[in-house]
Amino acid sequence: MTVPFQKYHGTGNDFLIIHADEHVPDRGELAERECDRTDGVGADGILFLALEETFDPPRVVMTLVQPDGETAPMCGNGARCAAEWAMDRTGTDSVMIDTQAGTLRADRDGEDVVVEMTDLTFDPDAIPVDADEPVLREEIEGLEVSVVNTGVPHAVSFVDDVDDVALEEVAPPVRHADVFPKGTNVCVASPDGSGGFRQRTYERGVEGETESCGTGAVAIAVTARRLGLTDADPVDVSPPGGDLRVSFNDRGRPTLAGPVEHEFDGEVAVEPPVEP
Ligand SMILES: N[C@@H](CCC[C@H](N)C(=O)O)C(=O)O
Repeated sequence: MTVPFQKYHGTGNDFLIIHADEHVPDRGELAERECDRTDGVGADGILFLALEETFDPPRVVMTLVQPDGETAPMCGNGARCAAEWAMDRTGTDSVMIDTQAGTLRADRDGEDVVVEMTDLTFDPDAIPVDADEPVLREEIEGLEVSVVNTGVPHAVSFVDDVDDVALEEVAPPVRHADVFPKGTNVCVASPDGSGGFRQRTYERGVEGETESCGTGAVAIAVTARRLGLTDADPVDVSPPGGDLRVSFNDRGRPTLAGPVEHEFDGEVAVEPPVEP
């Protein structure tokens, strides 16, 4: 049997979206198979979404299963895609998104979808990273990084030019370093000359570089502000797949803004339910 999916991307970070009510006996197996860019549909993950339309604004329960078959607690671009998917279905311009990292509000703003992100932290225990105090500009596996959790852990390294970094070589040792009990995503960032940054991210769970990473963009912006590298607000962050904007709202929480596109729809094969 097959189940339907919709394919969305946010600045190139792309996802299959499957309604959580669909019969999918093994979500991890499906993600490993269908996220493969050679033999499957190809994506950075599958978002399983449950839509609660009776609330005002509507609520979406979001679960991201990554290409390695594991679940991630939060995804900035995934949340923006989930919001667009839910707004398309409900005709609204605002939704609430329930993630394992907290509940987020998302709003349409012209061509962009803006998500108020979860609380961020530099606290080592909460990231988690094995350290006695916040890790700011310390060398881990040969890379000078700052470590922050923006819903998921990120090690951020500021460099002169992101294009000069051999990310597939330098990122894996940091991603798997013993000091990160749950692993980490690895971002490199270089100044764009206008208070913003260019971004490249090696993602845990994808185990490779992605076209964009929303929690990574927020990690770069908040770390740059903490290190005094920018006082811009908003902070423009440009991964290879497009342009994101990180702002800080009156509740002190970062917001992530950028475009989302619905690419196409399709169906994927799953094992049918076992007859009693
Ligand atoms: N692409 C995402 C982040 C997804 C989770 C990450 N790979 C992890 O395992 O922590 C984003 O846009 O934030």
